[in-house]
Amino acid sequence: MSVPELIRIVSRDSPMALAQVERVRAELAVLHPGVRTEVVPVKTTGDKWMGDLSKVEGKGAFTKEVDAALLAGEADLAVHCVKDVPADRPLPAGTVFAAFLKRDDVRDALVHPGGLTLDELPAGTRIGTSSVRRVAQLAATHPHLECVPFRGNANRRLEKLAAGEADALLLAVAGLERIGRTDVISEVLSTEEMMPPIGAGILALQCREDDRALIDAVSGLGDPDTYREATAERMFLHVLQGHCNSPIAGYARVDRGGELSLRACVFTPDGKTRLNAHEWAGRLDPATLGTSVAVALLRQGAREIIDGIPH
Ligand SMILES: NCc1[nH]cc(CCC(=O)O)c1CC(=O)O
Repeated sequence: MSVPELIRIVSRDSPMALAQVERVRAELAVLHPGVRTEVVPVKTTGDKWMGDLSKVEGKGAFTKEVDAALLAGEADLAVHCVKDVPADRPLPAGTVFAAFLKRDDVRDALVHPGGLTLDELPAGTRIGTSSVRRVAQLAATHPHLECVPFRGNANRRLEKLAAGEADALLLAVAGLERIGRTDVISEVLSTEEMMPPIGAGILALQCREDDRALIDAVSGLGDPDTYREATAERMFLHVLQGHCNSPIAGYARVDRGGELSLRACVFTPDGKTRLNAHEWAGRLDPATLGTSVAVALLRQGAREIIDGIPH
């Protein structure tokens, strides 16, 4: 196998994204000690626009410019949070996922400067989040709390919290680990309390599909269990055809015995209706499991809920 001499890695330029790139570089250095890497940072629409994401094509806002640089040959390898890669449509033509790195924590954390837990927060506490998934679940379990729109990369959100623009935040544990800020966590929420988004905690490596040498060189960074989980979760979302305002949550898990299961939910924005499904793959491949769970939710009325939400 001939490994390329230089691998140019493109990614968003947020501190979290650059930390992700450093993880990829470190893992590549172990696998291929001779290889040189270069970082090509780009700003995405999602980084520049601080308003409502549904106003700027919504999904793909964090990936479009990264994909463009890859396709234009300005870089060879893109690093994406799977969570930010649209699943309702195929990957941009001419690109493929070459590896899913070993999954990080899938859970969300509460960041409250006073160190309170979610259940201890007083009525009227302002939670900074623009995530329809988080808003719907909080409305169901903690209706006395108030969500206020909050955008920007995780470091920016922590700054805005410190400036008093909200009283507390919900952020992914994995993201806080990557930026080295787990010190701000006041409570890690269980997946029952706050079901994670599809693709949580997974980094994907994306290449041009004709770049065989590079695909071969980086595929060794892939984790087989994470591949199964990501495949089931993304097929679930593909069949469901949500939009960027759809409160959808779910995660697949390979248990110690190697069995894959997928649980998922669709909520109304007010959290009052929650559809649930949980299935084991058994002899089904991961993508078929994803389809089966999506069909189970569609039978319960997921289509009507999703289509009834303005977007
Ligand atoms: N939308 C931004 C984003 N994309 C991925 C993560 C977290 C890390 C991950 O799940 O890979 C975050 C931040 C957050 O939701 O707190």
